[in-house]
Amino acid sequence: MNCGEGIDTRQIDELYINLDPIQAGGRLTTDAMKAVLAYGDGYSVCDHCNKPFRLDYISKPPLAEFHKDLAAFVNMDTARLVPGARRGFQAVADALVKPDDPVLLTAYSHYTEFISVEQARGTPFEIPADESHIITKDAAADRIEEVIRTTGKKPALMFVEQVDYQYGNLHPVADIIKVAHQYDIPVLCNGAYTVGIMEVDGKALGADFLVGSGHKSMAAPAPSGVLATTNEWAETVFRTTRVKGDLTGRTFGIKEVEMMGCTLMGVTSVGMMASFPHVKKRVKEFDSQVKYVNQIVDALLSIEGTTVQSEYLRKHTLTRMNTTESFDKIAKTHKKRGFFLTSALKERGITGILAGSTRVWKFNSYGVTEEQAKYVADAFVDIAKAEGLSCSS
Ligand SMILES: Cc1ncc(COP(=O)(O)O)c(C=O)c1O
Repeated sequence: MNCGEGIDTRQIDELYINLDPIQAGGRLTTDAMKAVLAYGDGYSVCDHCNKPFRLDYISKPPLAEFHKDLAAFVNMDTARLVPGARRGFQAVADALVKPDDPVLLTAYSHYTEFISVEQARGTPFEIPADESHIITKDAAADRIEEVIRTTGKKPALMFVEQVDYQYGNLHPVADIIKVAHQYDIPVLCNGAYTVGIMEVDGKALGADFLVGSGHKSMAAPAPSGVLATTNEWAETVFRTTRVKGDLTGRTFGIKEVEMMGCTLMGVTSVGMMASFPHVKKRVKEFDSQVKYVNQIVDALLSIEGTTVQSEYLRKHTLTRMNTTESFDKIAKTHKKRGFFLTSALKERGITGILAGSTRVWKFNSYGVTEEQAKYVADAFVDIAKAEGLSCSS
């Protein structure tokens, strides 16, 4: 079908280099855009549903195959599409957590992870980060011991973020999971910032559950995501219906309870599927992205007074800077006040950093080309020099 030909979202990105911290990995590919147009009708996918009646069995468009490919992509046994990473958290918490069960999260867990625990009526306990903003296996072990000692219960579940949203740091998830497994605690690895961005091997991490976000990191329309698990847990989290209607005696067979029967219909599933070949390719090129972000950070660090709050060298493109002692000093007397930096960036075709930020701010350079990385790095130094800040580069 020719729908969508000539529409290229890259054109938008060509006008501006977008450093938005949370959007970078979610921008649609041209193929996803075309799929969105072609499958815009709500039931465009469900129209092809034939026995057995469930989304992950549909063979045209090839959703059944896509589910298998997704599981293989993250090296897990089975996967389901979900409407956002949060719905993956919700499904797992609902399946595993009973009222008043302790659940471990981390100091950097996303609010939706907390909400999933609250919805299941569990009690959240956070694993603190160390002074480098890393969640360590020792901190996890200490917290497990403390929770067991104080509540008298073993945590029903642990959430851990592979890369967190505050610092973009890569946490030693495999080590943390090893510790949790010594206590027989299942672990959900939140790959919202990794699945679709870099290669993720769920089995190597030891994850019982691995969750990704389509609109955050898989070039897919919102709301979309993936929940993958092992054979050991599949029956628990993907249990099918059992209860019968008391008047009609109706049952709903293979519909999955935690998935509310079926999940991503139409645009979201085909959009995600259309981007998938690109996503599979781009995860292999993540090293270049890491090189580019380090170039940009190095340029920023060459500006006197600037520090990076994320781990350095960078291992991920989402990065938190502190320019309180550089750009913010300029902001104090500049006629545009705190807006001078984002305004100067915009004049140079760079957007996405929160308007008015001059103290602590985040950017994500994921998706830039080599030339763009150099351009962004030079732009920061250029702005600093123009405002009289001294730079070592
Ligand atoms: C670390 C992290 N996990 C999960 C989520 C939620 O993802 P979704 O919007 O796919 O539900 C976010 C969203 O910002 C996030 O930053």
